[in-house]
Amino acid sequence: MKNGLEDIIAAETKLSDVDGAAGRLIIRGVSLDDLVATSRFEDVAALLLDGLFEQHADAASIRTLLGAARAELFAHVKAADAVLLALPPVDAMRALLARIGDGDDFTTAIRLMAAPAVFLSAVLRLQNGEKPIKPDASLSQSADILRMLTGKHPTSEQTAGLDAYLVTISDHGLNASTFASRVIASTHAGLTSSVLAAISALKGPLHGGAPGPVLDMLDAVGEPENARAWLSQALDHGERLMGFGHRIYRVRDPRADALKTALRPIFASGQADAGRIALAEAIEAAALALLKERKPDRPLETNVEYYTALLLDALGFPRNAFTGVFAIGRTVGWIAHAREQMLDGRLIRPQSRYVGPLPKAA
Ligand SMILES: CC(=O)SCCNC(=O)CCNC(=O)[C@H](O)C(C)(C)COP(=O)(O)OP(=O)(O)OC[C@H]1O[C@@H](n2cnc3c(N)ncnc32)[C@H](O)[C@@H]1OP(=O)(O)O
Ligand SMILES: O=C([O-])CC(=O)C(=O)O
Repeated sequence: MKNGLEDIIAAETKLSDVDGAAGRLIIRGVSLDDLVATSRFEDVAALLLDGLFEQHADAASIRTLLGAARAELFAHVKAADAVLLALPPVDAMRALLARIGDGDDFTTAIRLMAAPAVFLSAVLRLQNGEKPIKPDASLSQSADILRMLTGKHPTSEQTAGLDAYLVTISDHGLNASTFASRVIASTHAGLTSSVLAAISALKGPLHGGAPGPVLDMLDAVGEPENARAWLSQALDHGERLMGFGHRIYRVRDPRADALKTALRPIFASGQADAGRIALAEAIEAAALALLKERKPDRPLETNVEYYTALLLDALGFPRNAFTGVFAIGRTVGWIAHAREQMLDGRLIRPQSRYVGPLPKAA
């Protein structure tokens, strides 16, 4: 038995379907491509949370509620002391989030969705020696995140780029962090505990911690013509190429293409260095060719984290913040799964098979 629970169906969900063979992602009956083309973060939040709380909230009310929650939560930034600020941004953000009281209600859900946006932006500025910027409750979540990060009003291309990212990564079946969220929810510990557990699972380099290292790889390769030699050496040293491979997808991760499309307007309008796309494409082609040669029996394709790195970098996020930005988008998915587990499920408690020594016979 492998200890990765592959092929085990551990939940029934109406939230999202990851079809690994077809390379297709459906979120609440809508294909990812349609969702990215038509939705902003608040739309996908309304879609995912629909029917899971007593209150019904459409995208417009979620936008208003998130704005008010961001403004209210800014007071917690004061708790960011030197010890907390010495932590990596995702850990500092998680520590601030732990100050939000537990609860299973819609108000807690809204606060949990607003909190990573406020805390991550504030932590990044404080770590950079800058004053945190107060939220603007009138803005959309994406526009306000970019404004709180840079101090400038984002362009429409930048806001659309961040919305596309947050929508793309909002939910993804029973991935490791979502499973963690459901396990905690099944004990009725509360939504804050679920989200904290999920962030803790997300930050690992095999899950949501990959895009920072993707950018390190791009920088280390430097020029397209170095790609094959650099990647070969990394594989010779037994390293995994970040941004490639997936537990479920056996073909290309559809989110990689969605993000590649989303980043084009930012680069095309001169708001980021277009040479980066050419370099990323050259490295991607070399990586896919090498992985095919070295693992001919295991399809290893580009995953969501590869173009995430390029997009978030172009939007001005430092690479040590990428996992935190992932958490901003995925929190709504974690909350939806936690609520679904609470409403339809029971305590999660699988079995283990004991393979250790037996007590000595008396
Ligand atoms: C949002 C997300 O979580 S997306 C994933 C982000 N993570 C990454 O990009 C990190 C790089 N990728 C990986 O480590 C893996 O592909 C994972 C963790 C995503 C999926 O792993 P699994 O489905 O468990 O694949 P598994 O670990 O069984 O690997 C199968 C084989 O392919 C190899 N392999 C898998 N991915 C890679 C990779 N990116 N680079 C090189 N080799 C790889 C493994 O070393 C293994 O080889 P072996 O059988 O000789 O030991
Ligand atoms: O589904 C997974 O295993 C990992 C992933 O891509 C995600 O959580 O977005």
